[in-house]
Parts: sequence; C-alpha cells; structure tokens
Amino acid sequence: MTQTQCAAVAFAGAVKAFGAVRAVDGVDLNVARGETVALLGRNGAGKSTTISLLLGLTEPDEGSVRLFGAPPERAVRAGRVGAMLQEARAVPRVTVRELVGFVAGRYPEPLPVARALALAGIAELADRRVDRLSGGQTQRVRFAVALAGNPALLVLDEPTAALDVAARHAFWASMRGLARRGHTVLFSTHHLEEADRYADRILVIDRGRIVADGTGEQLRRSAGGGLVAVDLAGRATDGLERLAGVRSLEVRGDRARLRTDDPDATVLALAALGAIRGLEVAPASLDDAFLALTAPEPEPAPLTAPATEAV
Ligand SMILES: Nc1ncnc2c1ncn2[C@@H]1O[C@H](COP(=O)(O)OP(=O)(O)OP(=O)(O)O)[C@@H](O)[C@H]1O
Repeated sequence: MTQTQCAAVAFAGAVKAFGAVRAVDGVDLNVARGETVALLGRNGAGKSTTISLLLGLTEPDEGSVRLFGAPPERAVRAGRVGAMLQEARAVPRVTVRELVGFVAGRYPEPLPVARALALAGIAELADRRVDRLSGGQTQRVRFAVALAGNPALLVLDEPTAALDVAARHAFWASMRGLARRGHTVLFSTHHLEEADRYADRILVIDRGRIVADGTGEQLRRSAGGGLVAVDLAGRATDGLERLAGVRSLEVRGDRARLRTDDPDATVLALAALGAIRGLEVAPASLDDAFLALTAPEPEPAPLTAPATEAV
C-alpha cells in the first residue's frame, strides 16, 4: 500500500501499561481518511492514553501505531496532524494572533491566521493576551492552534468541555465544514449526544479495550431492549418488576416506567393484566447502550458475612 492510500490512523495490537494498569490493552483500529470518529469511555477508560499513543507522545509497550502509514512522530513533523489536548498551558504575554501565527509558521501549508481565528470563533480576541482569557476562550484558542497548520488529521481531546452552548454550536459547525473538506477528525468526549450527532463512527473504550465500534444507531440496536411506560390508573405496582423482560421499575406519580430487555414480552404481560393505559414504548438510548457496554465489574463478595442489617 502506498503512503497516499494508507489509513489515517492504524493501531495494531497496541498496549500501554502504567505499572499494573493496562491503560491501552491490545487496541486494533483503523480510521479511514475523511472519517469523523468519536472516542467514548468512562473516566480512566484509556481515551487520553490512546490519544497520546496516536500523537507519538508516548510509545506503545507492544504493537504499533501508524499515521498515514508512518510512525506518529514523522506524521506530526510533516505537519499532517493538529491536536487539541486537555492540558495545554497558556504561554505568557503573547497575543492570540501571535500564538496562532507562530504555530501556523511551523507548518508547510498553514491556514491564513485570520481564517483559523474565524473558524475557532475568536476573531475578536486576536489582540488579547492568551494568559488573560476565560476557560472557554482558552479552549477556543487551543482549537485555533490545532487548526492553524491546516492538518489532514485533527485530534481533539474533549474539545467542548469548557464551552457554553453557543460556542459549542459554533465549534461543531466549524468541525462539520472541516470534515466536508476531507479532514480526518478524531475526538474524545463525555457528551454522548455530540458523538451521536457529529461522528460517522463511535468507538467505545473500556478498561483499555475497544468494546464497541459503529454508528450511534448500531450501538443503540446492540444494546437491545428499551423502555415501556404506562399509566397506573390507581393500580398497585406490586409484581410489575417481575413481568417478562423487566430489568427495573421506576414510578413517578401515576406513571410506571419499566426498563426491559424484551419490550414485546413486557407489553404482552402488561396487556394480560389490562394495564396498557397511556402505553409508550421507546428503544434503548445511546446512554443505555453506553452504560451496558461499560458496566462496572460487580463489587467482590465480602470474605466474611457482614453483621445483619435492617433493609
Ligand atoms: N502517566 C500515568 N501514570 C500512571 N497511570 C496512568 C498514567 N496515565 C494514565 N494512567 C492510568 O491509565 C488509565 C487510563 O487513563 P486515561 O487518562 O487514558 O483515561 P481517560 O479515558 O482519558 O480518562 P478521563 O475521561 O478521566 O480523562 C487510568 O487508570 C489512569 O489512572
């Protein structure tokens, strides 16, 4: 395969351990050029370590990582990668325009500085000092810095974490434009709805492993089940949690919400009880799918029986 045909990102059996913690534990992954990919995972799942490997900031203990068919350092040095990381320290005394201009100057085919500032929505901050900005403004400066070199691959670690609603919308509008122009984008996030709306593909990482890879729709379908809600109409709730398929029951006022593995079976069981007033059936949400995929391990059983407790 020539370098122009290679995947933008290729991990093969990549492992990175910190002592006993396998932060990245055998990741195989290919991201095609032009894809927008979201990386989801709970705190400590391994997202930032994956991004560090991807950028060549750390070396895998086992396996390999390639960007455009080359080691990450080479792709970074060639100006093919722009990154927005969580912990970038502000440089004292320089202005936003100077900082973005400095970074742009290090790339072979940068964006005009004014364009990078406009895309990041910070044209009006151009002459402000970078060490005197708010958290959200600083985050947008970091976005402008990532864009400055017009890189083929953009890597963004929780890019919208400090942004207000308007800035978030503006950010995603810029991202969409970049994706349309063929840039490859990989971003990590804790906002499932952003992953669903803006990524072509969602990767769920858990304990250093990729446990799901697909569109939001595919993830929702893989979670199966759903939510069945009915009006209680004064009926007692006893036994509802034992109906076919039901995993849990929540009662709010006169309405029962049953989370179920098998909505059809649950609806039939409710019908047999004559309890289908105000029936509503909804598929599993992306939150449900995410929680099912990344369920924490059960607490280990205590070695000795605890003292009897009133329940
Ligand atoms: N430099 C390090 N030294 C020791 N342990 C580390 C180091 N970096 C990461 N870890 C551990 O590796 C695991 C994965 O961490 P990582 O930062 O990749 O997770 P994350 O998915 O980015 O989490 P978050 O959503 O909280 O940012 C965690 O258990 C973390 O404590």
